Amino acid sequence: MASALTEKLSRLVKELRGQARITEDNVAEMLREVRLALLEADVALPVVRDFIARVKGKALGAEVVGSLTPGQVLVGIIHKELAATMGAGTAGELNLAAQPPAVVLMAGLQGAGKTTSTAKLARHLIEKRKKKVLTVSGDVYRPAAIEQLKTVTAQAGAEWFPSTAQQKPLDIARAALDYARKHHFDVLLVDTAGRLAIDAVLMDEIKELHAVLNPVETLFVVDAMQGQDAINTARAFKEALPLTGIVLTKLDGDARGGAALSVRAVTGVPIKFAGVSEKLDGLEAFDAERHAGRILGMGDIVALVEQVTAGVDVAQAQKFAAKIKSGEGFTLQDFLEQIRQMKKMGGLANFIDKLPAQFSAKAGAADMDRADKEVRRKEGIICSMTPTERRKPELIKATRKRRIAAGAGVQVQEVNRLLKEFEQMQGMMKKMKGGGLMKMMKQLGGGMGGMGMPKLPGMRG
Ligand SMILES: Nc1nc2c(ncn2[C@@H]2O[C@H](COP(=O)(O)OP(=O)(O)OP(=O)(O)O)[C@@H](O)[C@H]2O)c(=O)[nH]1
Repeated sequence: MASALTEKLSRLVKELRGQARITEDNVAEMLREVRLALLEADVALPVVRDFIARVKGKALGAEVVGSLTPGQVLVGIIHKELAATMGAGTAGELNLAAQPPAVVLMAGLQGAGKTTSTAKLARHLIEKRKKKVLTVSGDVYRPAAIEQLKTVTAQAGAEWFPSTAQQKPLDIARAALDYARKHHFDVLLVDTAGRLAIDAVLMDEIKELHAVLNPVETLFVVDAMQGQDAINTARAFKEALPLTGIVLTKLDGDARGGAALSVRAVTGVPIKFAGVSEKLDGLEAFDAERHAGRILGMGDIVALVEQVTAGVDVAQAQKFAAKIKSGEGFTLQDFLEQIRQMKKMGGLANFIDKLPAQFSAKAGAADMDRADKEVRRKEGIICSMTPTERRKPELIKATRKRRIAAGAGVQVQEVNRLLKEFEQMQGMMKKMKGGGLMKMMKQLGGGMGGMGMPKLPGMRG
């Protein structure tokens, strides 16, 4: 699904080339695709409509500057708006500004991941914020839930306040609060009873709990896999409680995560954390930018476009192009500068990190690390050569090769390999002529294969 959309968007971006303005006509098809993508990602219809209208408002008449195409500008606007809608820059921390204990109330449907998230938050607060944390369960309807909280709290290294199915949730809450005060806990995390669907009785109960506990954070825990239904659940909880944030769980599942957009739009509160595994360390600050890319199936391709444009020295690229056209040829010095351009763009690992999932999944972190190291070794070898040798590598004889290798701290075979690769590349560069090089510099990732960079798994070099 993701790749189909990416392909469609890339095609539309290309078709829009050479137009100076974004108009209703030239972006209609693109917005239609984005609309479909959002619906397929399970974003609720009213939220989609509203979003598309806002993007249109921002895009129409937007100036298309520099070498960008209207399509690229539009992708940028869509991506930014999507991230902003999900609350870019607001995630990551709990507000604990209260007379201790700061109370955090966890609310949500049964199975949403409240208990797991409670323990994850306890661990987070202990490790990252050095807090003394107490947990308590108000789920008197399911004794197993109380036991579950006891187990995961121990795993998180926090303290658990006992409760039983015979008690009333309000009594449990008061007792836990009292205990937390007396024993100087910084934070009291309150797990509540789950409900399979919105249930008036249980909703009243959580409202009362809220009144007694006066929490500084009331978190709505919602399962990312819930899809379209998430909007109704979110609306009901928003009406019942003054929510302060959202924990979006199970983002490691296959859901495209459209629920994030819906719940954020309906509640108006930030998505503070994302659950990314069943384990207690599977909690992350929610990254709206990244998630926007996930919904559109684009990876962080927009950030990548910006990075590439910012990192590549266009003047230098033009100089290379002119050089090759004039027949001066491509030297090892040029090659060195290409390597440095690559480093300026943040290295291969960083680059791959930002590609859409269908590419980056195939290129593991270890591969990228290896590739980055190889690039650095190549740089070391060329730096150990004299300027003349960089222009005329054919002058490098066996003794010099050994010295160069020693200077770069590598084996002689590596010097030989680099010279051979360079020779092949020179041949290719001659065939490509200047225009090809410029194109290569400009196209995403297209430069790597031709610049003697290691081939990346899953990428067409
Ligand atoms: N993969 C994955 N699984 C999760 C995540 N968060 C929770 N789970 C799993 O989801 C299931 C339900 O989680 P719970 O924490 O028991 O949910 P709950 O909301 O407390 O449910 P009740 O206690 O029944 O109200 C468990 O099997 C968890 O391990 C997550 O971020 N990723």
